[in-house]
Amino acid sequence: MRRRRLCIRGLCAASPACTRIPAMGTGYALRMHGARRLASWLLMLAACLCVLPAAATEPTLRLGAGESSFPLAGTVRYWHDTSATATPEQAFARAHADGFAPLPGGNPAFGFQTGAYWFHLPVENLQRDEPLWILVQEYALSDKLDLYLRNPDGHVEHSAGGDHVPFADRFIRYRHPNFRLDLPAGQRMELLLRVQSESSMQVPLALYTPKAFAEVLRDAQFSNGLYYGIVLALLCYNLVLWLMLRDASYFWYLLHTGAFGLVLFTLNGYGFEYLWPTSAWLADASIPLSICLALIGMQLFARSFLDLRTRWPVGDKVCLGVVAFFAMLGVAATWLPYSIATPIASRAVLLGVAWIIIATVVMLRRGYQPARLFLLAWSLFLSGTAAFTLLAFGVLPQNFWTQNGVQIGSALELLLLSLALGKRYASLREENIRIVQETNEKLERGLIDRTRELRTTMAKLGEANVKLQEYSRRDPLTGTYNRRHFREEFAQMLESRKGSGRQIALLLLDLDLFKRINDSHGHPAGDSCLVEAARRIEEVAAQRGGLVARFGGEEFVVALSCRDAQDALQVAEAIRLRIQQDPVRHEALAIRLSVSIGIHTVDTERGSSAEEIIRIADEALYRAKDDGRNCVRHSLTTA
Ligand SMILES: Nc1nc2c(ncn2[C@@H]2O[C@H](COP(=O)(O)OP(=O)(O)OP(=O)(O)O)[C@@H](O)[C@H]2O)c(=O)[nH]1
Repeated sequence: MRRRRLCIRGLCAASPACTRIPAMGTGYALRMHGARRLASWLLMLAACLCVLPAAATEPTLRLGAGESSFPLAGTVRYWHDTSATATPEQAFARAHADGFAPLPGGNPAFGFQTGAYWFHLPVENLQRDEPLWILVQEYALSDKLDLYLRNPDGHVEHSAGGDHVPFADRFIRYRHPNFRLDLPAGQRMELLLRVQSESSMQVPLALYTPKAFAEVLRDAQFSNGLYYGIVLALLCYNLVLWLMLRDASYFWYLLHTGAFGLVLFTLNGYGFEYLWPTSAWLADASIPLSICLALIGMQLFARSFLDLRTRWPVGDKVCLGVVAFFAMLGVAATWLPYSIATPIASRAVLLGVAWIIIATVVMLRRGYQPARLFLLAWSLFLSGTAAFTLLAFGVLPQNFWTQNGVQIGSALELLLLSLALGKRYASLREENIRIVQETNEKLERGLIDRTRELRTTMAKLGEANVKLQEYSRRDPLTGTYNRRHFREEFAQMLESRKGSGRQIALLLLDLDLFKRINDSHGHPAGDSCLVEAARRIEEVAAQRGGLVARFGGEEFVVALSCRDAQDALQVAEAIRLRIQQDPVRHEALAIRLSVSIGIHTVDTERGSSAEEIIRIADEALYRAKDDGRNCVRHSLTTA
């Protein structure tokens, strides 16, 4: 710690050295002008003349027996030197002239301010066995602190502190600036502290005996260790979860938690103590930088957790806009003065969290259940941070809750967020299981439907196939079997009737002079005659179980089982009579038909081939034609 001994006898209570005032004033006179210089001189003169009465009006803090710690907010007086040009001599003089005021409402937080603040306190140690005391400024971020300790003999000792002085220079290597005070028992000493800082002007001062301070250290280390232990445990736990699950939400949670831990590490003075003990630049820039990083992590975490990209695209865009803003502010914080960057970042914390709460409420209203715990977590964080921020701006008083608002709020928030992540994972897993089940059921239902459809299709296909087969066996005009099918069936008939003791008769029928019908009445009339002839042939043949087919053109064939040739002749004759019986009606026409029939009957045991039988029947048909048509001839009679 820098400790310098000044001899400012001109201001001492025992005034013999008052003569030195003009000599000292020469230097100051160069910096003072007109009325201000005059006022200053008058103040100093008044201090010299009236120092004892003036000092007597200012309450002296007496460090009584048995007391080991004294918060100074109630007793210390301050003066805001807006131009930051006053010297310690002028400040002492002003204090002695009652120019210092008590802290407003006993609150040592003034918010972001320019200029310098002076604090003055006469103190008298009444404890003989405690000559050594420690003055602690329980706020880590002040830039420059200058302590002037004036002995009754007028000697002034100077010590410097704050984060613009290397950390190693501190009396005790502790995160809060602290000063050694040698307070001989029974002597009235004067403390004069000058604070100048771009950070929030917070000067919570306290006096401790070394023993009491050791206890404060122990308690602070415990509570801070507990807090950072929670943060570290959450970091490790969620890091493992992220490595295992590869869920982006865990990654952004890690970034947010890590960066936020860094914010508090810095705010509490540990950054200066452990990470950049000699860098005044980092001591200033680290706060807005880490705040921006934490806010970026916070927004990206909320975006991923709430699944804004798919569930609320407008909110997603706002989120990305907020991220872009903090990225730019982070870059700007590397060259913007601390006094500009930090208030913007501090205010933006509230805005950033407020936005997350809005997004969470929107998602909650849309029925997204994991948003519930998320909302609670951020509300706690917002309350803690709001308390701390309002303290920084001098709106709220300094107490345990406002001073540790961020730690308390954020510890609860980090714990709840971790819990919310777990719950979200569980609810996503449930949702996945439900989706898989629904998909399976849908698939099963679909499979059953498809199978049913397939069966129906197969049945229809079968039917179509049967129909197709039937069509392929039928003559398209008359509907009787065609020649190809007849050959197959006839061969089968010959085979199956073997040993039955009956004969097979084959009747070949040819409509007489059909060309003339076509020529006289037209082809459609000829078709009608073919259809009607086929119907009449089938009508008669069906009574005997005969197989009828169109053999080609105006030719038909009938195969049937019969007792003998006579039996076959009777069937043929019946057909012939049926053909000529009534004229065929076609439109207004009545067309008379006649048919010539050739018959061949075979004994199934003889094993005649179908071709042979057809050929012989055909010969009989020729005979019928030759015999004048419209008659029946049997192969036996033609042989
Ligand atoms: N309308 C129609 N006529 C057919 C069809 N198939 C064959 N014909 C006709 O049947 C006639 C057969 O004539 P021909 O072989 O000379 O015998 P025909 O006139 O019946 O004389 P004969 O057999 O000697 O009594 C031809 O004019 C063919 O065009 C058909 O599907 N529809």
